[in-house]
This record gives sequence, C-alpha cells and structure tokens, in this order.
Amino acid sequence: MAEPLRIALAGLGTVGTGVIRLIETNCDMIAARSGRPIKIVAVSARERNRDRGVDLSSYAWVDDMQAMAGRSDVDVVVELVGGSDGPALTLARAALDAGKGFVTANKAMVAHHGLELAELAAIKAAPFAFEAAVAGGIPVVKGLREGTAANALNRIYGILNGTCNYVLSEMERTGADFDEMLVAAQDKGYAEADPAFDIEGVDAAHKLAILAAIGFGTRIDFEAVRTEGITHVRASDIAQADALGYVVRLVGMASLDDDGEESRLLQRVRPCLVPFRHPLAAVTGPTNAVVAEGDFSGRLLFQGAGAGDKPTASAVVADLIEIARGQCGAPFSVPVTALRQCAPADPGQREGSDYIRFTVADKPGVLAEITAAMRDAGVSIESLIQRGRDRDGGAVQVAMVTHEGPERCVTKALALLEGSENLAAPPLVMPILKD
Ligand SMILES: NC(=O)c1ccc[n+]([C@@H]2O[C@H](COP(=O)([O-])OP(=O)(O)OC[C@H]3O[C@@H](n4cnc5c(N)ncnc54)[C@H](O)[C@@H]3O)[C@@H](O)[C@H]2O)c1
Ligand SMILES: N[C@@H](CCO)C(=O)O
Ligand code: NA
Repeated sequence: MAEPLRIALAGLGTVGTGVIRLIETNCDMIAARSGRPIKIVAVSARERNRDRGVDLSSYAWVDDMQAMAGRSDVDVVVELVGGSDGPALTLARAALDAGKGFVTANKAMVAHHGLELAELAAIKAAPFAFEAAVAGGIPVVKGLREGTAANALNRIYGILNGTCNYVLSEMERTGADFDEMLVAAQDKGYAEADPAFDIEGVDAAHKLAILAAIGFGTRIDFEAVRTEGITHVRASDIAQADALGYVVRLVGMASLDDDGEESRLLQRVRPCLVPFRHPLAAVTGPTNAVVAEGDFSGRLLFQGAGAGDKPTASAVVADLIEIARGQCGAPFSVPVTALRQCAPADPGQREGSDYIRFTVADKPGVLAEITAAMRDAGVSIESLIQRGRDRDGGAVQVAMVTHEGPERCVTKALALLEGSENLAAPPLVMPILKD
C-alpha cells in the first residue's frame, strides 16, 4: 500500500476528538478507500493533560500549534480550533504557505478569509477543503460543487444552524421559552463557543455566504448577508404560526436576481414561517437541510446532522480521503480567480407574504392606526388576529398575515408606525417561505 497521508490535528474539542475516534474506528476501511492509510502524527490543544476520552499516546504532542505548519512529517494540517482570525487563521496561512494541505471545519474563518486562503492554496497547489464548515456532516459542499456542477442554480436555502433549529422545534414541541431551550442546546454540544453566533444568525450567515459562493460561482461576501436571529421569536409566535398552518424556522436564503443587465446577489438569514407541507417544516432538532434549485436537476434536498462530534468528523475525514486519493480540486465550483463579484440585491424588491406581530397597548384606536399605516404604505392584509392580554404588562399581541406584495411596502408601513406610543415593543416580521 502507498505511503500514509500524515496529518496534524489542531484542536481536540468536540470535533477534534470525533476525528480521532473516526480515524481509529474505521482505519482499515478508510485506507482501502483512500488507497493509503490516513495517519495522525501530531496533535495540539490548549491543555495537554485534559481527559478527552481518547488515547493520545501514539501521537506527538505539539505545544504551539503553529509549529505544525513547519513539520516535515506532516502532509495536511487539520484545524478544529475555531475563530475567524487569531491562531486558526495564522495556522491556515502558514500551512498553505508551506505547501501543506489544509482542512478545516471553521466556517467563520472561511466566510471571512476563504478567498485569501483559496488564492494561496491555488498558488501553492495545496489542497484546501472545508466540507465540515457548512452543515456539518451533510456533504453539501461536495454536493453543490460536483453534483450540481452542470446546473444554473436560482435559489439555495435551508436550515443551517442546528442550535437554532433545536431551540425553535423544541419550543414548538414543548411550549417552553427560548432561554430554557438554549441551555439544553448548549448542554448537547451544538452551540458555538459563543452561542450569540448561533442565536443571532451569524453562524448561519457564515455558512450561507460559503454556500452561495459555491452554488453561484460568486465571490464570498459575508458582509452583505442580511442577518436576523431568533431571540425575538416568542412561544406565542410559534403557537400563532401553528394555528395558521406554519412552523417557524431560521432560514438562510441566497438568490441571484438578474434584471437582464447585471446579476445581483441576495443573501439573508432570518426566522421564517414555513408551510406544514414544505420539506423544511419536517426538519426538527439539530438537523440541517439545504435546498438547491437547479435548472436541470430540479429541487434537491440535502438533509442530515449539521452539528455534533460524529457527523462533523465524518465530513472532515471525507476531505482527508479526497486528498489522500489525490482528488481534492479547487474548493469552489470554478477556480477562485474566476469567482464573480456580485453587488447585493435590494431586499425591498422581494415579492411575498409576511407574518407581522405587533405588541400594542389595549385601547381604542390602536388597530385603526396600524391598519391605516398598512393602507398608506400599500400593504394588503389577508388576516388579522388579536389575542387576549399578553405577558407585556397589559399589552396585547396582534398578528397579521399580508397578501403577497413588495417587501418595501411592509418596511414603509413599519417606518410610519415607528415611535408610536401605542407600540409596546418593536414589531416582528417573518416572511412566509414560498414553495
Ligand atoms: N461542534 C460542532 O458540532 C461543530 C460542527 C461544525 C463545525 N464546527 C467547527 O469546528 C471547530 C471546532 O469546534 P468544536 O465544537 O470542536 O470546538 P471546541 O471548543 O469543543 O474545541 C476547540 C479546541 O481548540 C482548542 N483551542 C482553542 N483555542 C486554542 C488556542 N488558542 N490554541 C490551541 N488550542 C486552542 C481547545 O483547547 C479545544 O481543544 C469550530 O470552528 C466550529 O465552528 C463545530
Ligand atoms: N453551532 C453550530 C455547529 C455546527 O456548525 C450549529 O448549531 O449548527
Ligand atoms: Na458539510
């Protein structure tokens, strides 16, 4: 059998220990499929003597993980530390600069610096792969890059954060509050080191920016992702959505709008109402799902575990197998220098229906004020429900669903209501996902 692919592993937390367990458990099968063994030679993390439930005695311990990039006995550096900048980025640059392969699960770093790293990898002819960075164990990077390579895609969207999906679907199942369910998601190891990245939608935005680049052949533009998290979603919104035939999911969506002259890219992450009949409505717990619509393939659904040690390790080792086979090509669907720069699209042009929840003072004239703002902004109301007094000190909750129309009209209506003394809290708008 050929010489082993020798790897150095930086970071021995949830994913790092998962990778060790997977390589040890399936070593013979991996060697047979790769045509050569995959051998861990060196490991590094913050604390050497911590009990991680894996035996590290056959690997060299490296105190300063940056030293991995310079080791002559290492072919590929695997970074499972995290953080968009800092030591992870220093290691990525050093490893690629030294001509070594580089594999990472770090979507924050790829979203911010993926283009720079891909350019460096191309110059050095070094493999660079990040399947685990998007939707954990789901092979969606490979699926879009290779499986849909012959298609023009018009939309890519999905559930990209396991923590948020767990929190929302558990709120739906139990009727419990947001805070309680977030603690449960953290306990299960789904959340990022800083859970604000999950619940504010930033983690999903990182993944969406990467997916859009792969699917559309555009340059990664994380800064242009319009991002809204789930912290304002109440148990009462979920109950209201249920009564109307929807579930609430945090959806990341990217689409290419073409006005005939130029293409513009719309990238958004926000809580949406998903019709019961839509496949994303059945996605519960930490599961992720990505829908890609190709002009020849039609609608494709990729679904599976988006977080957790085993599924994420599965994606990391799949990248290593690709490298061991000598098949790791460019990380995007086109060479990095051929990715197109696309200006952001105007979200106001979106045509659709929205769920809008107001928290208002319980007194005469309030509904008249809201509906007048809708009329003046050109928003047509399909249904409106007022429920009894809410938790907000005597305020009531008014939820409405609008008829399809341009989003800029809803934005204008809310601007007309801004500062109204009748509003006890900022309104929450959630778009209704179209089939
Ligand atoms: N946990 C998941 O389900 C999951 C899924 C997909 C992607 N990821 C990504 O994988 C990466 C790792 O995530 P995790 O959940 O395993 O994290 P973790 O916090 O469990 O582990 C991080 C590891 O890195 C080490 N580390 C951190 N800072 C370091 C430093 N400055 N120097 C040396 N070592 C350092 C820690 O000691 C620890 O061993 C992150 O980029 C994360 O976004 C995680
Ligand atoms: N914190 C992430 C881990 C996987 O990227 C999630 O909840 O989906
Ligand atoms: Na993946």
